[in-house]
Amino acid sequence: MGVTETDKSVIINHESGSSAEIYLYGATIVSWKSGGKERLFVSGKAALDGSKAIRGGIPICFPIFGPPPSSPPEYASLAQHGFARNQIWKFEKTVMDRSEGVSLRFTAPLPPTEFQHKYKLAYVVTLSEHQLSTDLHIVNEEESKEFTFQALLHTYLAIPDSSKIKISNVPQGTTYVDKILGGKKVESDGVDIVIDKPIDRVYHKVASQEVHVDDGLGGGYKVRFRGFEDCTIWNPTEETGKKIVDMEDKGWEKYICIEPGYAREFKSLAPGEEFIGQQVITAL
Ligand SMILES: O=P(O)(O)OC[C@H]1O[C@@H](O)[C@H](O)[C@@H](O)[C@@H]1O
Repeated sequence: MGVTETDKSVIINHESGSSAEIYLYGATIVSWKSGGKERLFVSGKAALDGSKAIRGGIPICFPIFGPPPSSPPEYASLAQHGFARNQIWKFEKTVMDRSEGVSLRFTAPLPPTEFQHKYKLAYVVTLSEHQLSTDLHIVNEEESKEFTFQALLHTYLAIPDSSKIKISNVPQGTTYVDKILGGKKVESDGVDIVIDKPIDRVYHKVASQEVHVDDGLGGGYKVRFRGFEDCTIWNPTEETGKKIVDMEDKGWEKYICIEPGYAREFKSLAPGEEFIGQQVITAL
């Protein structure tokens, strides 16, 4: 059991044999091992030197998700998914180190100068035998102004073969924006989702607050979320995956992105108010 710091990451080893590695760059979790298996996909072509967001693991999207909105200007000029995944975070402390779980807290640095908003962004990562919990804490530190943001955990779950998986527990009637269909709004039919063509959907207010992935080979994941209301499901398949420069060959066969977040609308916090978005992934 223990917590080890290197110059670029913090590694957690839990007494059960599970482990996790969190890069300070983007506070991106690049590895989570449980039951002797790697549970997160990281592309073999991912840049791990801080030159660009890491293609895999769990990057953090903040203060926007997806392409920037057209206004206000300081949001309109942001890069896709915002800047938190490109910042160098600080490992603040070990919150807990017990057999029930090992929990670490990270804090983000100040925003880029063009983004003049006062907020505090922290991330608590907790590892136990079969679970990884990731909590994003956002506090509006403005004295009299509201702070609005989107936030999302861009989780690349490792799976043996994306063509064999089934994604379930998204209730029938949940609406989603289908980015493959140019942003068309669609209602979920509640039927299990399979990956036989590119999928890029932002589900809005998922009432079950839990999405299940059956890997078709006896394993899978439960992804539970609280605070976060939305969930993106993304896999480019070969059709668009081939065009992603830092995607390894056939990488799209080895992961499914299940991404809990506040991603359809902007969340607004009053001065002093805090938002907590939580993801709990159970490896089955
Ligand atoms: O290449 P990026 O910026 O990491 O984004 C990857 C994907 O992230 C997903 O969350 C989006 O829904 C996709 O549209 C996007 O292509």
